[in-house]
Amino acid sequence: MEENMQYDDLGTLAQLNWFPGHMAKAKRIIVENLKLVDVVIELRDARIPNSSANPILKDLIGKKPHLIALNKIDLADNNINNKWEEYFTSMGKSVVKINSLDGKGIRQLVTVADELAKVKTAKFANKGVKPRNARVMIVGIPNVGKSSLINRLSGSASLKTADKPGVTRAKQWIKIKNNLDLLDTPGILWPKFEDPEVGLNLAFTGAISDEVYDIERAAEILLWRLKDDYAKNIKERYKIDEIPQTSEELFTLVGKKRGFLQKGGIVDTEKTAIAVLKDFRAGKLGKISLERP
Ligand SMILES: Nc1nc2c(ncn2[C@@H]2O[C@H](COP(=O)(O)OP(=O)(O)OP(=O)(O)O)[C@@H](O)[C@H]2O)c(=O)[nH]1
Repeated sequence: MEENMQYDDLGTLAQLNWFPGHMAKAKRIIVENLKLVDVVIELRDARIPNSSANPILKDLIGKKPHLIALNKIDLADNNINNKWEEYFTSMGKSVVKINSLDGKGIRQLVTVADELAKVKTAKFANKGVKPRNARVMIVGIPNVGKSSLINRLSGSASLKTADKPGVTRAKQWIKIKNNLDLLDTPGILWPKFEDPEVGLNLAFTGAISDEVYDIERAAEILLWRLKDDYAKNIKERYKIDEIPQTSEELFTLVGKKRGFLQKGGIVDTEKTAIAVLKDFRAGKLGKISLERP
């Protein structure tokens, strides 16, 4: 495949997952829940902080305090995680790097959320009314780690129900600090899909279902892309001495090295693709960042 290879449908296919009906419903739910909270925690995938953003979240949130949590830092390049942190900070945004599985950064996340919530709690205090706890919600695109983070935060916390007038279902709030309650259901947002490059990043990281795009092509493109900055990782993982000249040769070689051969010695491209995507997503290819600020 050439440098400007055909990306065509991968981006479009991502859109299939989120036809307008789904998007309208997701938006409605988020808008409803946003009314109940004081602070929004937006989860992004540290490997793709740009591609894992939602295009209209900024408009939905308005002036509400908002913080970006770069999740899955364990799978991304440490140096680049730091660069993203500097970048967002330089843009005047609150940002925290976290790992929702082992809990790294979670304490800081709560501290920052608490700080941001003070704007609201201070208002109660100024009015002389008994302050209610500040309320927080988590939003993010599919598979970014929303449930994992909620589970982590609710680990030892207590669930409590708050009846809010005008809301059909009673909302469940998880007490994460004395003065901070977390909405137990996250807001699921659709990703950006106009840009084919974004579609690919979402496919690589598993944000869109493997059913809706060509996994063989995606895996081939992924390997070809990684060979620029992460050739060493590919060579080590698949015991390859030299990166071949074309993406197709590289993909086939990986299949061969993994022993995915059909009768007649032909490489099983489906098995190869599944293995490559799995390796990447599980961190078996090392800590990899697909986007830089
Ligand atoms: N390595 C790593 N994996 C993570 C982390 N956070 C979540 N995951 C994994 O990412 C996958 C998706 O996590 P979920 O918590 O289900 O993500 P979600 O955003 O709730 O997903 P949807 O329900 O599809 O919207 C799971 O396999 C998690 O184990 C993290 O910080 N590091």
